[in-house]
Amino acid sequence: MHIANKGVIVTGGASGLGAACVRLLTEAGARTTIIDFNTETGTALANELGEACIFVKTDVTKEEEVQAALQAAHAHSGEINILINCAGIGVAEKILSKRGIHTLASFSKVISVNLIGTFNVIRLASALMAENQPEGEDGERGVIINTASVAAFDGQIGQAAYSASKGGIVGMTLPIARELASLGIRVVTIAPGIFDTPLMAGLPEAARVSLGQQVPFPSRLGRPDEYASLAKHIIENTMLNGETIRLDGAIRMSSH
Ligand SMILES: CCCCCCCCCCCCCC(=O)CC(=O)SCCNC(=O)CCNC(=O)[C@H](O)C(C)(C)COP(=O)(O)OP(=O)(O)OC[C@H]1O[C@@H](n2cnc3c(N)ncnc32)[C@H](O)[C@@H]1OP(=O)(O)O
Ligand SMILES: NC(=O)C1=CN([C@@H]2O[C@H](COP(=O)(O)OP(=O)(O)OC[C@H]3O[C@@H](n4cnc5c(N)ncnc54)[C@H](O)[C@@H]3O)[C@@H](O)[C@H]2O)C=CC1
Repeated sequence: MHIANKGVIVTGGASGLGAACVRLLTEAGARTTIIDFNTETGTALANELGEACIFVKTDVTKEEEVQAALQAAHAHSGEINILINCAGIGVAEKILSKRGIHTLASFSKVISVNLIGTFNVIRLASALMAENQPEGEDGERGVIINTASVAAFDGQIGQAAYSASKGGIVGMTLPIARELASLGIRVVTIAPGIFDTPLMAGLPEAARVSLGQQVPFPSRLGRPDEYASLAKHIIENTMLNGETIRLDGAIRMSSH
């Protein structure tokens, strides 16, 4: 799919990987909508990028808020052609530790935002994509990109909730791609490794340094623009569909 003049929604687009996608795709001529619940950072980025980019304060777990945000995005760009799901949170909690037993609340919260939130936006955005005119020889109507994590495959100690949420995103990628294929809507998931974003800042510095050193090559944290670059390629390469792509410098995380 060509990007210029397309309607792009990025959840979690106010920070980190999502913000890099908003920047890159706006610069490529798309009309972008940032869906995020951080008003300060979302508004600042939309103002920086100008008229082609708007911010809508939204919690992806809330059906009505997502519906309202999609309507605003549709009004802003005329169509919804591309969705990038980046909204997500992390948690570090062991099942059993000196701190006690892993709470159900924290597990449920991570699943709610990362997995259910992603699904909530997919189901509502794909309904709008289905209304698009098919484009080009393939008759494409839309592209959905989700964000899992290497933790879906090599989760560390303390990542039961987070890995489960990301494993769920990996697991639903193919069935959703199969369902939406007849509409010409592609579904691809990126599983990033260790990227230098505010989310990772939640880990102790020693853990971040250790993780960066575990990356075989390049032995460093990834840059958000490198994630955005893959997302842009997925949008432009129609043969990519139904797959989860690791973007991780060949890291296979240690147990902790
Ligand atoms: C709402 C608050 C949020 C807090 C910040 C959350 C930030 C989360 C960021 C997530 C970013 C995700 C980015 C991404 O998608 C890519 C990644 O996943 S990067 C990997 C991120 N890694 C983690 O998130 C790890 C989370 N876990 C922890 O931080 C700690 O394990 C935890 C704080 C939960 C517990 O720490 P602590 O109680 O201090 O235990 P230890 O860490 O010291 O030890 C754990 C356990 O391991 C045993 N152990 C020691 N050495 C080894 C060894 N060589 N092999 C195996 N096991 C070892 C050690 O004995 C401990 O076992 P016990 O049973 O406790 O004795
Ligand atoms: N940074 C990394 O190393 C990796 C990150 N990821 C995933 O990439 C995605 C983006 O992460 P980062 O850019 O690193 O984090 P970030 O913390 O910089 O950005 C996440 C954004 O999501 C927003 N958000 C959180 N919950 C929300 C909700 N309920 N509704 C709407 N917006 C919400 C936050 O306000 C924030 O702006 C997340 O899903 C994360 O799990 C995956 C692998 C590695």
